[in-house]
Amino acid sequence: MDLATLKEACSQYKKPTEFKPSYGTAGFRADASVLSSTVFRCGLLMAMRALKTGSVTGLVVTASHNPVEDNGVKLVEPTGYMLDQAWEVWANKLAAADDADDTCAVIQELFQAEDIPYGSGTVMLAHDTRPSADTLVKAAAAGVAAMGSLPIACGLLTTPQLHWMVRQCNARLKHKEKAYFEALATGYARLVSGTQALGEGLVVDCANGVGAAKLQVLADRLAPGMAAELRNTDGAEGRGLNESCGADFLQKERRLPAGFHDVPDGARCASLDGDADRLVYFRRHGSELELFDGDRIAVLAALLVMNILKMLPATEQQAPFTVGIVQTAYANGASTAYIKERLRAEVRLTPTGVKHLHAAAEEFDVGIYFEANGHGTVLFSAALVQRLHELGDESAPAKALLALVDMVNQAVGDALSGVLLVEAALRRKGWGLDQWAALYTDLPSRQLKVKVADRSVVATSHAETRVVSPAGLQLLIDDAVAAAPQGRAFVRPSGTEDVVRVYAEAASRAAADDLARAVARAVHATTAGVGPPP
Ligand SMILES: CC(=O)N[C@H]1[C@@H](OP(=O)(O)O)O[C@H](CO)[C@@H](O)[C@@H]1O
Ligand SMILES: [Mg+2]
Repeated sequence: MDLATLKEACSQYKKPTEFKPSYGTAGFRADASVLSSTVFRCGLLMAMRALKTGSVTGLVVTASHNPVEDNGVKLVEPTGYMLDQAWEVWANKLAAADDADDTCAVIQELFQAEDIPYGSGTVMLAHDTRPSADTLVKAAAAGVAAMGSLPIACGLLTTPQLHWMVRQCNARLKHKEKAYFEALATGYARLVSGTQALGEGLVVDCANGVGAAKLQVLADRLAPGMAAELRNTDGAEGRGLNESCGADFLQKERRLPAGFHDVPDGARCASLDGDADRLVYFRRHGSELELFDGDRIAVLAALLVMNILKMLPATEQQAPFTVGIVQTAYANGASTAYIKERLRAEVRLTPTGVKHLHAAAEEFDVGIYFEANGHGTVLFSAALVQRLHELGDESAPAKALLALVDMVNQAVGDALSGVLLVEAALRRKGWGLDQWAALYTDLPSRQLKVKVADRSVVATSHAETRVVSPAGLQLLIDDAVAAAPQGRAFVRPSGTEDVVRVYAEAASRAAADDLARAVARAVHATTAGVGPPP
């Protein structure tokens, strides 16, 4: 690392004076026009993370489900997971530095504090379909290069693809995009071999994002075994990205996506988000949407895995393998009750954000984590995988579970591998959507957003289920909840949008809507709401 070169590069990426970047639920996000300095500095950071760990790291330029004008960065650990939470402090410090001198001072502080060896690391870079990608990927590459490290531009990829590639690369395994499709497709083929194809094809809303092109490759590989018709696949120049479509739109608005009002009633449909790390299923009843959200996908995955695990030969020396399902407070209460009472599996609750769910899921031999919005995956412990290899080809259940390990992205939630997971689970059970829907009935729920002067004044505890500040807000929420049959509600500041989020559920649709509105009004009144009260 040459200090003069570094300083010169830093001086090219000045932070706009008014811009106060903050590492949120999944990295930095903002209007693309202010982000160059942040992304450049994330390039610096991930080069240092590569040096610290002696491994390859990654960076994806994406703002996921946000509107097309936004952009952002997701930062990838050598394991393929999200950036180590202890380093988020450094990400914030670097992003906040005013000028080149400040930036270099933070870099030197980080080198000392973390005892980072000097040298040259490697950072893999990817981006989604946003028109601002070019400029921002260049900024990221400039950051990596300014540290004397090597940026590898991997081009247009889904977020989970890059996570997977980084993980495989560090494990010295095949890690090109081709290998990704190979792993998913062959895993799926092994898992469904001997089962009947599902009656009708799947129709997928691709949110006009990067998932469209990538899922097409996968579907072509699997044809005719898996028939999929892709819609909302435009995406050129970011056209239509997440606009009235995509997993986030469906889950938050509870409406059919654009371009789906003519699919046959009841047809099996799925929806990805803009960077294809979220997945929900749905079907149309007239103009109404029936949603199969992340909670329901988690339940289906648990049923699949638990069924196969039960068939493994028992060993005297070994305790049974543990299965845990990790949710957030956004999980529908009916799904949690089903998992506890019917599946008799352990449920863990964590704050919002995959980084929290992922860490909790790692504590089980099979850790199934899904956010209600469809972001999640299934993790398998090294001990379980080793046992499966020992059992080898002789054991059909071991073979099936090993196929799952290959097919289900072990780095991060992945809508493409998620589609295969759901399709395989339904096929192995011989189920259609009716049987899946009949497992339990969702409690009616409603989510609202409240714009406030400063969302950071809202602080929470108990996995975001209680408000600590502003004073008095929790009491108002408690009163509103007490008045609603089977009511439950909570609020938290979003980490990806400039809003406070409200969640409410209750015994009836009207009661859930009323509760959400009452809580939104309480937020608006106690937190300097912007505009008229909700
Ligand atoms: C209620 C909700 O869906 N929140 C989402 C959203 O975070 P917020 O901090 O709520 O804006 O985006 C995150 C990143 O995709 C995702 O992990 C999270 O679940
Ligand atoms: Mg996403």
